[in-house]
Amino acid sequence: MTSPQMAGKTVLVTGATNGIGKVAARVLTQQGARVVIVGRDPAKTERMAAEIGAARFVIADLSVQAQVRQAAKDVLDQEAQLDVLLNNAGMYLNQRQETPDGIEMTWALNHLGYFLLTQELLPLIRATPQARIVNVSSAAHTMGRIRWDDPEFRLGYSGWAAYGQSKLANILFTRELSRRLAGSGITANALHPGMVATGFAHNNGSRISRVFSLLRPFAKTEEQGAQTSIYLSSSPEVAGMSGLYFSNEQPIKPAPQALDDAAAERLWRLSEEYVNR
Ligand SMILES: NC(=O)c1ccc[n+]([C@@H]2O[C@H](COP(=O)([O-])OP(=O)(O)OC[C@H]3O[C@@H](n4cnc5c(N)ncnc54)[C@H](O)[C@@H]3O)[C@@H](O)[C@H]2O)c1
Repeated sequence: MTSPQMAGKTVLVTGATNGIGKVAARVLTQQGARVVIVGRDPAKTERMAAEIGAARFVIADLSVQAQVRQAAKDVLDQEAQLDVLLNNAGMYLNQRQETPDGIEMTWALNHLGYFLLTQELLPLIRATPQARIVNVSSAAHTMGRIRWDDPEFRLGYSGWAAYGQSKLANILFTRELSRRLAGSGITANALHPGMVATGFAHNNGSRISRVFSLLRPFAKTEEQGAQTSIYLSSSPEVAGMSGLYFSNEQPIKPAPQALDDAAAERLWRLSEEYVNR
């Protein structure tokens, strides 16, 4: 009998209590990985960890920097290796909100959450041969641009623009991370899961929510939507591939603004300022 594909590997999945992250965590567990999930709500996360068969769970609101650091510390203290970090937790917000750190929520969770968790876990990731970092972005990045002078939309908020910016940031972050990790054996890739019938932006009264409801019959199921995340986390086909953007298990070209290396470097420095305040 051959051993399961991910036997002996440790995987951390964020946003694993719902949607794409939940399916990815479940399938990677079935593939033999030791899966640790991160969730916000203690009772729900405990229940989902049991349902998924996860090895362990960590509680954190990933929009709050102290909680990201605490979650990473928990993983560094408890885990001997980290083969895959799947940054997946994200949301769309109709109205502008700020985190307890005083940072606009979409920027704080969708971008800085990925950035800071990855930074904090890098010592363990670096100690794990051939580790992979997988960042869930979106085709919504094509409509995004980085507001260098106002990334938190203090001058006027649009949920769609904030979401597009954050998903563009996911790809730029992945590019710069990949460049910085060159030669280490660690890979970093981003992906679009497709339009997926999850709880994402569901029934929140926004225009996007209404569009999502209309398109729901044409959307991917959660199982289909998790495929590219699972593929990048576990397939031998992508070993050594890095700095790329995938959709439907294929590398594809993102929008031109996501291929701007100067912007990727600038975003890195801006993000460092945010997490080192
Ligand atoms: N559903 C789609 O059509 C679609 C399309 C493109 C990209 N995406 C991306 O896929 C990813 C997963 O989305 P989904 O569709 O599964 O959505 P979902 O709403 O079903 O799941 C999102 C997960 O993130 C978690 N989360 C939200 N805020 C959090 C916080 N502050 N701290 C910790 N966890 C938090 C939620 O608890 C949930 O588990 C997101 O990054 C999203 O941007 C989704």
